[in-house]
Amino acid sequence: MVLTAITPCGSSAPLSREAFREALMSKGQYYHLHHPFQQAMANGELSREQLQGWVANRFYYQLMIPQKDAALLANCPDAATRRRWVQRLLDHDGHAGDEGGIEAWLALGEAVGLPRHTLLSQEHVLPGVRFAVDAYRHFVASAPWQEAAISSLTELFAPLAHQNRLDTWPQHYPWINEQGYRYFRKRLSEARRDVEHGLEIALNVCTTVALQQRALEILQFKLDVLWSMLDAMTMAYQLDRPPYHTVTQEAVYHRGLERSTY
Ligand SMILES: O=C(O)c1cc(C(=O)O)c2c(n1)C(=O)C(=O)c1cc(C(=O)O)[nH]c1-2
Repeated sequence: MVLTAITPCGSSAPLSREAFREALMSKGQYYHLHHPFQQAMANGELSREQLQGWVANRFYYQLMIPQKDAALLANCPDAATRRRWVQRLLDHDGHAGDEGGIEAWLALGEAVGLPRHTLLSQEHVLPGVRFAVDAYRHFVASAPWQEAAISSLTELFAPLAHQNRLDTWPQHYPWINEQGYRYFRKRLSEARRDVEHGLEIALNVCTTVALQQRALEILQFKLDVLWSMLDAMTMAYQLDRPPYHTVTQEAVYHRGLERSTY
């Protein structure tokens, strides 16, 4: 991929806004939509247990999204940005007239046969998934808010994934209750609005070659988070090699040390 524009005198210059936007978009080729687990999902090749495993593990991502957005808000001194970004918390946590994404994901859990308490207990969250999601949350909490915003830009490609599930699941998995599709429908419009804001920040702040390269590296980090989550699920649910499988069939792995016990 060409990262810099070569000026007539031969020195490298930052990409134009449009070329930088295209460089960000070209990262879509590494999106988790292309992971074999997600491809099997779209082809109707997952068993009920494998699909349940995905829903239960992805719930951890859903839980952490508002916490990482709250961390970004805490690090952002610009009220105008905070006023727009805070909508993301409301989208997931809900507010009057909107149940919120976490509640919609719990409905998805019930639609695939997982009771609320099973998702909330986090008992199915694999260590690899937990570590990947935590890496994202910790990055957002420790990075400058502009970089944290850039790390959300995988959402550029998320509507494709949501639409793909709406298009393929009803035919392949007719046993899923219709209530389960609320989350994906809701995110179609929310994600488009989010990326407009995220992109605006990236294009405004990444005005040097170094900053543009850094942004592309941050986006790759986030793609790695999403891909690694599915790698962990592949091991556990497709290859039948969950953690400690050589020792025990029991899910002995920890349930998250960061949860309050109070
Ligand atoms: O189902 C998906 O494929 C998918 C992917 C992503 C993503 O690309 O990070 C998000 C979501 N869904 C999603 O629903 C969501 O709310 C969301 C927020 C964010 C973020 O990084 O702030 N990513 C995503």
